[in-house]
Parts: sequence; C-alpha cells; structure tokens
Amino acid sequence: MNLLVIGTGAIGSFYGALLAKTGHSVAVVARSDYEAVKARGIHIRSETLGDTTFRPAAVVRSAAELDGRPDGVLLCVKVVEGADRVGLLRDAVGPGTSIVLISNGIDIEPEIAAAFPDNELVSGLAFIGVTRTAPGEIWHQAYGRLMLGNYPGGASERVKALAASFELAGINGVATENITTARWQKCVWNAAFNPLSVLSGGLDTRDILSTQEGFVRAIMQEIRAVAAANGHPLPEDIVDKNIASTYKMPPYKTSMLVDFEAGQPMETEAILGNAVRAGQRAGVAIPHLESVYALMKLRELRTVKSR
Ligand SMILES: NC(=O)C1=CN([C@@H]2O[C@H](COP(=O)(O)OP(=O)(O)OC[C@H]3O[C@@H](n4cnc5c(N)ncnc54)[C@H](OP(=O)(O)O)[C@@H]3O)[C@@H](O)[C@H]2O)C=CC1
Ligand SMILES: CC(C)(CO)C(=O)C(=O)O
Repeated sequence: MNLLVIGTGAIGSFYGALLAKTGHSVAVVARSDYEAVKARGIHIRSETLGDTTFRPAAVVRSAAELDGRPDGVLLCVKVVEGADRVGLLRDAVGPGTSIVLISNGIDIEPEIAAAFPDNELVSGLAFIGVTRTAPGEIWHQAYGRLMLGNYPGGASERVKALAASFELAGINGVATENITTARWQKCVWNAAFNPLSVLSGGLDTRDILSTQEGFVRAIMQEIRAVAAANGHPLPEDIVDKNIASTYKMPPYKTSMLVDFEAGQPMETEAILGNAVRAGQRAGVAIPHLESVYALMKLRELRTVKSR
C-alpha cells in the first residue's frame, strides 16, 4: 500500500518503520525534525527488534507537497489543544484513503469521522514504550502491541491486512471488532497513572502504585463504571489485572509526564476530560476522577502562566 505517516515522533516513526519493513511505501510529514529526517532518515534503536534506519519514500512538511493521495494515512500526533487534526488530514485524504488514528484517549474519533464521513476510519491503540530522544532518533524501550479496529466497530479487510503487516514486522498486530471498548479498557490504566505521574511532581508507576494503590484502584473502578454506563462493560477483574501487571512492569515514566517535563501540552482532555464528561452525562458518581481532572487543569494553568 501507499501510506503516509503524519508526525515523525515516537509512534509515527516506529510504526511507520515497521510498515516500510514489510514492503509498504511509506512517506512522512515531519515538522520540527524535517531537516534531520530528510538528511539521514530515522534511526530506531530497539531493545527487542535491533537497530534499523527507516528511509521514508518521501519526507515532506505538508501532505500538500505529495503527488496523489495515499491508500492510508496514519495520524500520529498527540491529541492536545492546538493540534488541528482535521487540518493536518485535509491535504492527505482522497476518496479511497483510509484514516488511521494512533493515539491515547477516549472519544478522539468523532471529530475526524464528522470531517471525513466518506472515508474508512481506523482507530489504533499502542501498547508500547517508545520515545524520540533527538530529531530522527527513536528509542524503543519495551512492548509494541498495536490494536486496530474500525470506528465505531468492525474490522475491515484493510484493518486485518495492516495488523498482519505489523505481526510480520515482529510486533503483536491485533485487529479487533470492538476498538471503542478497547479504548475504555486502556483508559483504565492511563486515567490513573498518567495524571498521577504529573500531579506527584514526576513519580514513576512503581512509586505511585506502592504508596497509593487504593487511590489508583478507586480511579480505575470509576473508569470501569463510566465505561459500563456508556455501553462498554469491562471485565470484573480488569482493575486487579492492571494492578498486577503494573507491579510486574519496570518502573515507568508515562507519556504525559514526559510532555509535562518538556513543557509541552498534555493529553488531559483526551485521556481524562472526555472520560469525566462521559461519566457526568451518564450520571455516574466519579469523585476521584473529577478531583484528579480539576487538579490537572490547575497544573496546566500553572504551566501556561509561567511561560
Ligand atoms: N510514545 C509512547 O510510548 C506512547 C504513545 N502513545 C500515544 O501515541 C500518540 C502519539 O504520541 P508520541 O508519538 O509519543 O508523541 P510525540 O510527541 O513523540 O510525537 C508527536 C508528533 O506529532 C507531530 N506533530 C504535532 N503537530 C504537528 C503538525 N501540526 N504538523 C506536523 N507534525 C505535527 C510532532 O511534531 P514536532 O516534532 O514538530 O513536535 C511529533 O513528531 C499520543 O496520543 C500518545 O499518547 C500511546 C502509547 C505509548
Ligand atoms: C500504557 C502506556 C505506558 C503505553 O503502553 C501509555 O499509554 C502511556 O505512557 O501513556
């Protein structure tokens, strides 16, 4: 397939490189690291897959510079205020283009579905630890599973083909019929650890869990209740399983904490705000989530005022 990746950060570079490895033609839209990527490609240091250099089929600053429209465009930007996702896609999407969103959060699809009602929309969840350490330099620390499904439900042949490509490239590529439920499932972890890592002033998952397990569990249970009230019942043992697997993980610094420390906008609305609003609309009692969300908004305000 002819593919375009928008955003040469950690996620876009890593998954774009895997697609290129399996024979797809992969072009990229780069912003701050355009010069580096154009000159040297993207170097990926992976703890599990070895080192590789990804040389994109084309490196552009905007999709408008490309001839023709791709079969698929992977939008790999953070879902934050000021990220004009529809604008970024506008010049990339033609009549037959599938749009693939790879990002954290809840309800991140409706805006894109409304703007491109005639295009296939694929929603993706990455279970990975990967970071851009310098322009054109990616460090893949651990994991890698990518879950893909059509929004709001289903798994088309194209979704299955993409998942199979990722599997071929050495990671776990999963095509799911129910990506919306999967988003809620992932949010159980993100809604607890991402904000607490920031609000604690920079603690990793191990420190948070070993000192505040009850608080973490309360947040996770509230996400489970909100998901159920929105038609996505999650397994009864989902909280226990998340707690157990996090104890087994090496201490981890969340992506939200990385953004906070870099003074970058955080995905507070995508991960927390949208879940809080879904809970409030459904009349679910979510005192822990509402408090953590309010504290994150104050934290964000403090960052904005100190700029
Ligand atoms: N990294 C990880 O391990 C994980 C990330 N995720 C999720 O994946 C998503 C992507 O995260 P990640 O890759 O880590 O983020 P990064 O910050 O590493 O990358 C984001 C990329 O988007 C680019 N971008 C933003 N706006 C524009 C624009 N207007 N034009 C062109 N490029 C733009 C940035 O460009 P620029 O260089 O100019 O800033 C950057 O290259 C997020 O939703 C995150 O939560 C989920 C699980 C794990
Ligand atoms: C769950 C995790 C660590 C990636 O799998 C993540 O989503 C994050 O750091 O935001």
